[in-house]
Amino acid sequence: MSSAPPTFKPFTLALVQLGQIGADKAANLKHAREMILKAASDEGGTRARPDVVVLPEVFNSPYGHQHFPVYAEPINYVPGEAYDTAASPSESVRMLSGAAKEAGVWLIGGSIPEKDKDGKLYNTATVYSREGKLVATHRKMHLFDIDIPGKITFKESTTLSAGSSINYFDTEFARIGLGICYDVRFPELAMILARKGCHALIYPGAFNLTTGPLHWELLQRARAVDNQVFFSMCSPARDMTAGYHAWGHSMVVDPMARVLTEAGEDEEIIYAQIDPQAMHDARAGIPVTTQRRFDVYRDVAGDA
Ligand SMILES: NC(=O)CCC(=O)C(=O)O
Repeated sequence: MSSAPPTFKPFTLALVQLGQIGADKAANLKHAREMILKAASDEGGTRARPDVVVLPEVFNSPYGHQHFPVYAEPINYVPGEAYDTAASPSESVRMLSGAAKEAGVWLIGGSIPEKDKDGKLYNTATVYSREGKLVATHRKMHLFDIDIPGKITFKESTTLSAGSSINYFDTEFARIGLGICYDVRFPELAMILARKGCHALIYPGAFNLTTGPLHWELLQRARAVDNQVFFSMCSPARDMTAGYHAWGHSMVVDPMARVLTEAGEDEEIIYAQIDPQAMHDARAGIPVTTQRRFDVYRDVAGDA
């Protein structure tokens, strides 16, 4: 996409820190659907309906490389080509599309294990318009392969392949950039998205109990202040009976690196008002976006 971004207008963001993610995929989908509709309601007129609802990373399956081949679904989405969500081979896509339409919200449907036509597996986020149209996907670009002795060893690349495209989508109020969890550790991706005109970067995620306390907030605040954009990650709730213990603490950060809202560890829906003025003020006061020395260092935005 190379068009100009839409004018940045105020919007309300809801993060669903989903719990009850277990072995039963049908139950995971049912609960996720109920929580999307709950997040999108106005609670009897007590608050504004959100414009965007976000689910966490891998919401339809337990998180672990051994589970991905079992829970993977074909999506067969080709950007720019017509896609009939009602006829999607992915039951998760059919549910998410229907929920977005019923709720009348933009939906970043967390991520699911995806199986492509060649049998390769990806950790893939899907995005839906208020009409339930599939408008964007993002395949996790940096796989979560870490080994901290005595603490955590995780190797997504055992079963997953990495995506290779930069992805964002336009709404009537903002351009929103996509990443998934470990992608947050790579400032280049966030900078490219910001330089392509994204106003907010939203990454479904699932940090753990070793790196979560150290880096979850730090990295989001860093990406926000680096690029003077809103930055947000949505985690699953913590479940100490699961094979992977998610950190939780879904949050939204503003362009001055202020944490606007933060969840605890349990299932919870949190909301943030996104005010474009905060981005304009940050960029006017500290004009790093126009002070970069690309004459001295390589433009990381390149041609990506
Ligand atoms: N799901 C992930 O990519 C986890 C990333 C993570 O925990 C980290 O420390 O990075």
